[in-house]
Amino acid sequence: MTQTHTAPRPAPHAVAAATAERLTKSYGSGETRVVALDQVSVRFEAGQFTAIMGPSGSGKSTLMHCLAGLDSATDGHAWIGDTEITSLSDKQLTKLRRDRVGFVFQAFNLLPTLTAAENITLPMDIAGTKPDTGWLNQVIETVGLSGRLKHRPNQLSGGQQQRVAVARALASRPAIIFGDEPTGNLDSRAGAEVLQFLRNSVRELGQTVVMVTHDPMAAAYADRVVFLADGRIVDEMADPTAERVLDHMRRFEAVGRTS
Ligand SMILES: Nc1ncnc2c1ncn2[C@@H]1O[C@H](COP(=O)(O)OP(=O)(O)OP(=O)(O)O)[C@@H](O)[C@H]1O
Repeated sequence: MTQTHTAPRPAPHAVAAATAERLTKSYGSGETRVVALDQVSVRFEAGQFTAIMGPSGSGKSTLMHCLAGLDSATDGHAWIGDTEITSLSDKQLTKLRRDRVGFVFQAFNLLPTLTAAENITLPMDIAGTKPDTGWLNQVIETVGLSGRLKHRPNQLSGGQQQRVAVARALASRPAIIFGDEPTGNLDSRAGAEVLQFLRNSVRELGQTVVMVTHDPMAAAYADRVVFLADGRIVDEMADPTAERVLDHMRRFEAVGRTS
């Protein structure tokens, strides 16, 4: 989006689904202090699929956790939509996570005694909110689970279980879904299924997804890749392909070795 210098600039958090502004997170103190996030400023636009990549220990999970209200930042600000989450109490954060954020983790975290359908609506049942039936049907259709709704998790493949987890994250129509290595436990075919579904949820349902991944093939499903190193955003790429992401990572590692 281009802007003239005379146009009033919207507040940086006004339109983005999630925003970080000089977000800093450090662990420990003195000689053992680790700066996991070093003044990170980044926006995740609504209706986009973004992948966060970077070497192990670069701060990917920390950034996701601080943006999603799962962990508190040491300094700086984070917003979900126009809500500044860095100033919320624990109780307010719990409500915000419940009402406005969806999560998909590497472990599927399904309840074994519940059917797929019951797992999908569980967060809303706990919150005492009624699912929008039209939306729910659309989600279930997009995930391709219509014939599996009465199955329990142990009657489903890993890929199907993760698709149930993605449907669960989508069911309440959250403002944003955060995924932490959502395909980390899946073989490449099942991983591709889940990624295609996340892709469809952005394209067809207008969802916003931010996903941490190590895998260039997974990142290629995103609209944009943000690269982290040593707790800082060092680069980003629009419309990634696996080859370009891999090439970028190789070049980056080569620079890291010679600097
Ligand atoms: N609870 C903690 N206590 C101390 N240091 C931590 C803690 N959590 C993370 N760190 C440190 O913060 C830095 C960033 O960790 P983070 O888990 O965000 O990286 P990552 O890029 O997600 O790594 P990976 O790809 O290996 O999961 C690392 O140096 C890590 O050791």
